[in-house]
Amino acid sequence: MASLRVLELYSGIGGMHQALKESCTSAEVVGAVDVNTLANEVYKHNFPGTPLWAKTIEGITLKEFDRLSFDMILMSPPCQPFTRIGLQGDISDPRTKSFLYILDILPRLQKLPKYLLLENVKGFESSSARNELLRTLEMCGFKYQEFLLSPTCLGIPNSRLRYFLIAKLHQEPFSFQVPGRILTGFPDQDQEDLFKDKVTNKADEASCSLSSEEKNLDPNVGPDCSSKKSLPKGPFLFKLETVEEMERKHGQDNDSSIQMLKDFLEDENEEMSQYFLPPKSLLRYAFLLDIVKPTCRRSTCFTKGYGHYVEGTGSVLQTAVDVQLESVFKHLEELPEEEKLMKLSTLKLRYFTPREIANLHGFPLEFGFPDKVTLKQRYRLLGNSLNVHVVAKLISILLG
Ligand SMILES: C[S@@+](CC[C@H](N)C(=O)[O-])C[C@H]1O[C@@H](n2cnc3c(N)ncnc32)[C@H](O)[C@@H]1O
Repeated sequence: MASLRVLELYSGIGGMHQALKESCTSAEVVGAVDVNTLANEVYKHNFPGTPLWAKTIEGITLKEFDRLSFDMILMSPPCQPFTRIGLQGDISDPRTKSFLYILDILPRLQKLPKYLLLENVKGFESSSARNELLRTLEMCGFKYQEFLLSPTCLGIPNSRLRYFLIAKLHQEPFSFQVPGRILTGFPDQDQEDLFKDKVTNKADEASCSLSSEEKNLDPNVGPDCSSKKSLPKGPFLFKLETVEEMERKHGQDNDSSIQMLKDFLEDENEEMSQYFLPPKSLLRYAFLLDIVKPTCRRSTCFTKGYGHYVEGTGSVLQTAVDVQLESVFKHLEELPEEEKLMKLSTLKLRYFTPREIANLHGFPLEFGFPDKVTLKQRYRLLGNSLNVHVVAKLISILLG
């Protein structure tokens, strides 16, 4: 097969490009487009041979798109208009303009692409933008399937529930295609369950090992980056956690189909001191932290505010593994500040490093950042990116 010509829109640091590489598809990214200067520098650092258009998508003309003569579009449009924590501007949000522009351009291209893959946050599936996308795809003759997937489906100890759509032009439907349904597992995972699910239409708990947290699609407690952190109901055990939450975490940590976090961690060394939580954060946010140990098989979604904002932006790592979390938090709130801090410090809590987050997101070791990109910027760019392994698998399924 001739090499596919791929257009990567909203390319960021190149998560889609990395996934394409991982899928071992014979393909070439003939154009990547993003307006973010810093993201573009990281992209160039890692994919120096790819033509990168540092401009807005809506600034690219139909003629210019036609000249690229691409066979495939990979794209992650901005998610803020669809996040449940945002104002949900949907198609009235100015940030959706470029996406609507793509939908307008698509049917007018000289040659339609054969394949399309889109990634977005959970919430996109109930937006008008998604309805517009489906309408355009149907009008152009695409067959498509939608998914809600998290890296936990692939045994990766990180929750990052995302909406995906794969589409192909003028071909037989996908063998696993379920009209009107969003799949919550990969097609090769537990087909029986998928089928049962299809027949009974018992929503959202299909095949793969989504954590129970992820199966719970209540908008306030979902694990995706867009979720609002609401206080749990019921009596707290310690650390504002209920029996139910503790049991859920325990269950996740005992699920041997998921790898342990330690497989994704860097060796502890002197440089790690910069990642330790400062006293102010410890005192202020200790009760809201999601604390994990290297032997845990879970972590919450790392968002762009990680390392900067504490609440709900991603798990932190307890490096003093022998210290009992329960004993540290017992009666903690009754102690004077100094003692409180002393007790909390025994846990040796630190942020995951950008490299560790990149590992959890499936970026290979050779993927890097130019030296001048600060720590805060690295967290921000990684928080905006995607899980490479999940997308690589979807590309293989799409082309399979
Ligand atoms: C969700 S991030 C995509 C991240 C990317 N997949 C990655 O792996 O890093 C969305 C990206 O869209 C870019 N963007 C937003 N609006 C844009 C527009 N109108 N034209 C071009 N790029 C845009 C942002 O700069 C951001 O990098």
